Amino acid sequence: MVAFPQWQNIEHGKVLYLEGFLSQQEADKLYHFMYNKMPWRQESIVLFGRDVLQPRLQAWFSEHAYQYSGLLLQPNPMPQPISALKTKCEQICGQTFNSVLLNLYRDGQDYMGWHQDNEKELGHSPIIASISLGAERKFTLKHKDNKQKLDYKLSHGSLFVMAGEIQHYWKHALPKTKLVSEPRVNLTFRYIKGN
Ligand SMILES: O=C(O)CCC(=O)C(=O)O
Ligand SMILES: [Fe+2]
Repeated sequence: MVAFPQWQNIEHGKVLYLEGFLSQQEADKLYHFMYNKMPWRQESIVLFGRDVLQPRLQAWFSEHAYQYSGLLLQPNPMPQPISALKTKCEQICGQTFNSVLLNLYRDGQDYMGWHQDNEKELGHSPIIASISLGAERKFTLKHKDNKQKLDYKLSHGSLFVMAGEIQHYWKHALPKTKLVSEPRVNLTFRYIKGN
């Protein structure tokens, strides 16, 4: 456990990257649990009036329903291993989370395009805690005004946190890559305000 996490201040926000947040053994165990036991679904979103399958699989646990990229995700409680991980993230972030979005990138062809996590249910300056398991992938932040880019390699068992005003000023993405053929599981813990 890290006593004093080292936040990095960036223009209009701050990030925290903790490699080895989970031990190798914890990360391996959680990866297998997530990969095999989650109700993964390939959701589609409406793009220019047409249903388009998203380039990754997803699952969702929350106390609340959540609108995400035009999808309405229904409430359902977190399984115990995820809830235990949530507690670990809360200790580092100094706030509680009540929801988690899960992403499964089957290989380097699966990706997440440029977006901001700025749904109004997340509040003004949300803290979003992201756990990576499996294949290492590049995660990129791009400033909306000056186009500055920051790249992070998110390794197996790492924690990456976005905080402050990042979701207003920056977009983020997990780009496609030909270099990766193994799956990556990602969990992003969020706090969703109820209605
Ligand atoms: O897979 C990742 O690291 C990013 C996920 C993400 O940005 C999201 O779920 O909103
Ligand atoms: Fe995101």
